[in-house]
Order: sequence, then structure tokens, then C-alpha cells
Amino acid sequence: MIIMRPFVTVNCAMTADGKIASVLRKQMRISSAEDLARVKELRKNSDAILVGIGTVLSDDPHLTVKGLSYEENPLRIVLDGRGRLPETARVLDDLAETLIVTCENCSKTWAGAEVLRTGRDKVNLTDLMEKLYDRGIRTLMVEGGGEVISSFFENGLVDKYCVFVGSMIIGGRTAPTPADGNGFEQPVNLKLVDYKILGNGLLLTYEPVNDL
Ligand SMILES: NC(=O)C1=CN([C@@H]2O[C@H](COP(=O)(O)OP(=O)(O)OC[C@H]3O[C@@H](n4cnc5c(N)ncnc54)[C@H](OP(=O)(O)O)[C@@H]3O)[C@@H](O)[C@H]2O)C=CC1
Ligand SMILES: Nc1nc(O)c(N)c(N[C@@H]2O[C@H](COP(=O)(O)O)[C@@H](O)[C@H]2O)n1
Repeated sequence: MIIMRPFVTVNCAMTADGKIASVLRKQMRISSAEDLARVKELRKNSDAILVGIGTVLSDDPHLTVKGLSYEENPLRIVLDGRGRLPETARVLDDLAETLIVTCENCSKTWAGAEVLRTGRDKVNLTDLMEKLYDRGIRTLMVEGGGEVISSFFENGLVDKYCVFVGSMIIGGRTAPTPADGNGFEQPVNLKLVDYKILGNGLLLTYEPVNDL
């Protein structure tokens, strides 16, 4: 069955040894200044920006574009199946609209944010995509982290995958990577559609190959 859903761009930054944060899961500056400018444009041109609760608990991101008003900023979406998002999180500030997506059995509410409930133990991504489309979201940027990116690939919901490779090594067995989760029995095959040097790093752009 074909579902109507937003065009999904996954974007992240990893080190030359494939890590997206430190062993303590703390945010690290991996992108070059040139890449950060590109990410800003990508955010600006997206109707919504989505992250998982793991990213919010680790990084406490704003997920806004500096200089844009409340109305102009993309919708911020947090996947939070068990209602762990603290009331003090920056994504709950008044700089942009926020949608918290949780599971059907979670009754939590947050001041100033809309809540959508879908899925029993895990947020149902396919259903979420249809609901986002119905409310006018046509372009969705998925910023991470590794568990959420993995789920989007697993559900066949990725249209474009942009990964900036920063020229540094972090190392560490437990440092997160762009697609964590349980891993795939069959690899998700990708087609490299573009590459570009951005400062001291390389931006790789892929599209999933569905017909193998
Ligand atoms: N370098 C970069 O570009 C980026 C790096 N990061 C880094 O990534 C790390 C965070 O990644 P990670 O810990 O994997 O957390 P994620 O941000 O991927 O969040 C994962 C959590 O989201 C919840 N969730 C709800 N529904 C789903 C679903 N359908 N699929 C997957 N997850 C779902 C789950 O929690 P629950 O069961 O409670 O619902 C899950 O544990 C941090 O270290 C951060 O710094 C993050 C973004 C970008
Ligand atoms: N593109 C990119 N490059 C890096 O080097 C990064 N560390 C990240 N991290 C992501 O950006 C979020 C921070 O957002 P705000 O600036 O606070 O709005 C962080 O949560 C990661 O998703 N990204």
C-alpha cells in the first residue's frame, strides 16, 4: 500500500571513524563551519525537524534556525515513547512549535506542546508519517540520533541520507554511530549521488536503493 508521507532527509555528522558523539554520548562539534551553514539552510527549508528523546536527553538541542520567528521556524518533533522529556528541555521554549510523539499507553502532557500518541511500545513511524502529511508537512529533516535514524531506515522511510565526515577520530566501543539499533539482517543499499568537500571534511549524499 502506498502511503502519502513527507520527503524524509536524514542528516548527521560523523567522525572519520564513524562516531556521532563521545563515549559518554555527549555532543561534539564534528561539522565544519561550512557544513553548519548547509545544515542551517536544510533546517530552514524543512517543514519539520525530528529527533529522538536520546538526543534531547544528551544534547538538549534548540532545533531552531537563528533569526527566524516562531511562525517561520520548522515544527520541532521529539519521539518520546515513554514520556521522558523534561519540562525544562529547550525544545519546549517559545521559539518554535513543538510536537511530542509518544505511545498510546503514555498519558503524559507537556505545557506549551502538542502531543500525538501512536504505537503500543514504540512510536509507529509509518502512522506518524501519514499524520504529518495530513497536517501539511511535506519535508521532514531527521537529525538523529542513531536509534531513530536506524528505525527510519528499517521502516523504509528515508529518501535522502546526508552524512558529513569530519576529519577527526573519537574512538570508543560505545560511542554512538549514525545507525545504531539492532542492526539489519540485510544491508540497506545506498546509491552515492553527490560528494562535496566542505571545509576540512566531506559531505556524502546518498539515496537508498529499493530495487535490489
Ligand atoms: N553528530 C550528529 O549529527 C548527531 C549526534 N547525535 C548523538 O546521538 C546520541 C543520541 O542517540 P540515541 O541515544 O540513539 O537516541 P535517539 O535520539 O535516536 O533516541 C532514541 C530513543 O527515541 C525513542 N523512540 C521512540 N520511538 C522510536 C522509534 N520508532 N524508533 C527509535 N527510537 C524511538 C526511544 O526511547 P523510548 O523507548 O523512551 O521512546 C529511543 O530509545 C547522542 O549522543 C547525540 O549527541 C544526535 C543527533 C545528531
Ligand atoms: N550537523 C551536526 N553537526 C555536528 O557537529 C553536531 N554535533 C550535530 N548535532 C546535532 O545538532 C543538534 C544541536 O542543535 P541546536 O544547535 O541546539 O539547535 C544536536 O542535538 C544534534 O542533533 N549536528
